[in-house]
Amino acid sequence: MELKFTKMHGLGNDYIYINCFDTVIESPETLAITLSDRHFGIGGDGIVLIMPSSIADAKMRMFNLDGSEGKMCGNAIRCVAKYLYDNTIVAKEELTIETLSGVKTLSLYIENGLVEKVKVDMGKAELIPEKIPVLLEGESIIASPITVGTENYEITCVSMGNPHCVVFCHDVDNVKLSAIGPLFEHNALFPDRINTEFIEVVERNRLKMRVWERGSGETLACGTGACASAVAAVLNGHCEKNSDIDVELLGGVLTIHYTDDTVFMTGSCTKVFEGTINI
Ligand SMILES: N[C@@H](CCC[C@H](N)C(=O)O)C(=O)O
Repeated sequence: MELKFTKMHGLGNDYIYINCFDTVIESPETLAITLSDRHFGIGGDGIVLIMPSSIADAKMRMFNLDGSEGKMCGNAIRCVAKYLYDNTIVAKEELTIETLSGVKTLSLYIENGLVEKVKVDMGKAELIPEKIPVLLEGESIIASPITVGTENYEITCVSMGNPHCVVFCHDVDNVKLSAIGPLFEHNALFPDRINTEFIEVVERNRLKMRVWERGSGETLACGTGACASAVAAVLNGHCEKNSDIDVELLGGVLTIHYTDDTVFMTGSCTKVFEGTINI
């Protein structure tokens, strides 16, 4: 079967997008593994299916490099909005997309008729206290101590629809992510596995982040991870609520705005190429 695809990325977090308005993908888990391979496939951090929805303008499903399904993907949802608008499937500058973690509302920034940037209402952040005993002191959360491998870390766990473990550190460039990331991902504390963000506070309201994603390994950016990190930074007293927080990722900068009601994420979305592959 010939399959059409579009390769897109949000700050280098790259996925293979498949229009499923009139195509049915029988086994997206297997397809994600095959197509994402950077040597024997198209290459990407996973695949994203763009489909019809009965409750929103469209629906997305995303699958990591290892075939596991993510409930939400901040970088992919901006690219899905771009795909829908640029291909005149949804001709609206404010649109809704159904995900496994609910319906999200997105506002598009358009230049020369194409979407360049998107602001997403990511919904309310949830803390994950049932997994880790979290101590409260005023409005801040004192990060919880855990031992991973042979090292001790302080973590703050936040759900943005998918689970994140945020670790503050002093020199993020020198974190040995390929060694430490898998130890967090497969730690017994997280039976569903976890996305782990290592965060250096650059200055008030500016963070530097590297991420080890559940199911994909180190990626150049993670939208839900940037939101979770900004929330954790506010709760730990490093950043302020109700103001823009810039998160520097390997692939660029995301701007996060955390309020009592929701978390907003603003960032770019880019089409790289489209093609056809025999599967
Ligand atoms: N890259 C993403 C998150 C993708 C899903 C994640 N790996 C999971 O399994 O929860 C983002 O931009 O948010």
